[in-house]
Order: sequence, then structure tokens, then C-alpha cells
Amino acid sequence: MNSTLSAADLLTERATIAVSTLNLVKTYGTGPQAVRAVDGISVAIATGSFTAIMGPSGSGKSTLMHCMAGLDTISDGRVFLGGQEISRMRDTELTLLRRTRVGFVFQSFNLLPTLTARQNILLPLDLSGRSVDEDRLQRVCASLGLSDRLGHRPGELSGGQQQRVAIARALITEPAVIFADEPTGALDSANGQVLLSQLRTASRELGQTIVMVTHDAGAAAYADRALLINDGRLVGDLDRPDADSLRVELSQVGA
Ligand SMILES: Nc1ncnc2c1ncn2[C@@H]1O[C@H](COP(=O)(O)OP(=O)(O)OP(=O)(O)O)[C@@H](O)[C@H]1O
Repeated sequence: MNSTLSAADLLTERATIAVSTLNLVKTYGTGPQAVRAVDGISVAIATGSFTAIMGPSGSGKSTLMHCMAGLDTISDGRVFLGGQEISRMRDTELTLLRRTRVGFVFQSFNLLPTLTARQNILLPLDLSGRSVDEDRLQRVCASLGLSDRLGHRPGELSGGQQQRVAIARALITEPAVIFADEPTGALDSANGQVLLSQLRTASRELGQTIVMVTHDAGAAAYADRALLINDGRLVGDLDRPDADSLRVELSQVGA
């Protein structure tokens, strides 16, 4: 997927591109204190792909992801998600889009402690008044190894299981994109690897588009593609990245 697509391409290729940016700029603050956290990034993410965003601390990874997900306003450029231009949307439209077309997984699992795993997973459907597709629920939970844990509350689950509940909650609405910010950050290495394999399976077997921010070259190696960010710019774009070549690329940008 090249980065020279026009806005018209991005709107007409909605079947093959899940999320894209054109000359995206995000500036925090004004005057001499202003920080250009994202400095003119154009990128197109293929539907069904698993993409890692990597780069040194402060390079703009989370800001880029937040702008792609409609969690943050942008300063300039354009963002398209699921065939719609979100950079032109009003707040109410954006809120609806985030609820129905986007899934989120964060480092902290963000589960509601008083709800069971099943109730946590179904929460986005409940909030938007949508009915439960029991088959999809069973399929998603089976693929994540959660079928026998659905009646448990988060406090009765391990960290790895809690993060899998968070992934099931993100998958249940069949969103255009799941955005994951350091999803293995609170897990030990064995549970982290299980989780990354499950994200890869969700992309390969369910066709789920996933965009993941990570510091970890080993984690990014599970993705189909790694975008390298430095000083708010796209400085590398690797297909089928392996951990060693990612470490070399990262050391060259000072990470
Ligand atoms: N709300 C904010 N207000 C002002 N500056 C911000 C804000 N959020 C981020 N920044 C700045 O924007 C730049 C990019 O931050 P961002 O969090 O996107 O980087 P990152 O690559 O995700 O970093 P890390 O890996 O440390 O989480 C940094 O210089 C940061 O200080």
C-alpha cells in the first residue's frame, strides 16, 4: 500500500483500506512552546492487516494512533476510517463512530470490576442498543480461550485472561479497526506472546484490521507490517518485519 494515494483514492478504495491519513499534522500548544507531535504523515492501512507503530519515546506513536482513531482532534491534513472522512466530522458523529466502528485495547485492561467477563464483552453492544450475535460471541471467546471463564468477574481472572476479555470486547462489534496501545505492557512475557498470537489470529482468521503501538521489536514482529516513527515523521515502513531487523532500524533512529 503506497502513501501517495489521493483523497479520492482513499474514499473509493474503502473496501481495501481500513484507515488512512493524508499529510496529517498534530501540534500541541502554540508559539515557541508548540510541539509538532505528528508532522505530515501519509499512510494507508490495508483492511484485515495487523500493523505495528514503533519508534522512540516521544516520537508521536500514540498521537498518530489517537488521531487515526478519532480520539484526538487534528491540526491539519485528513483522516479516513472505514470509508468515511473523520477529520470533517462533528463531535456527535465522531462519538457514534468510535462506539460502532472502532475497538480499543489499552495497557490497563479497563474492565468494569462488578460485571462478569460476558457482561464486559457485551458492554459496547449494550451501550449502542445492538443485539447480541450469540454465534459470534461464542466464536470470539473460543478463539481467545475464554469460553469457560465468561461467568467470572475481572478480579477472578489472571492478567492475561483480563486482557483477552478486553480483546473480545473490542472484537465483538466487528469494528473497522482495533487500535491497541502497548497491549502487552502489563503482561509477563509468556502471556504477552499468547496475546500477540491471538491478535495475529484475529487478523488472519476473522479479517480484523489491527493497529498496535508498541516499544517492543519482539511484539512488532507478530505484525504484517511495522511503521517506524521518529520526530513525528514516518521514517520506515517494513513488510513482515522480524525482531532483529526492527532493532537495527530502531537503533538507527536513536531508540
Ligand atoms: N496533551 C499533550 N500536550 C502537549 N504535548 C503533548 C501532549 N501529548 C503528547 N505531547 C507531546 O507530543 C510528543 C509525542 O508524544 P506521544 O505520546 O505521541 O509519543 P509516543 O511516541 O507515543 O511516546 P511514548 O512511547 O513515550 O508513549 C511528545 O513530545 C509529547 O511530549
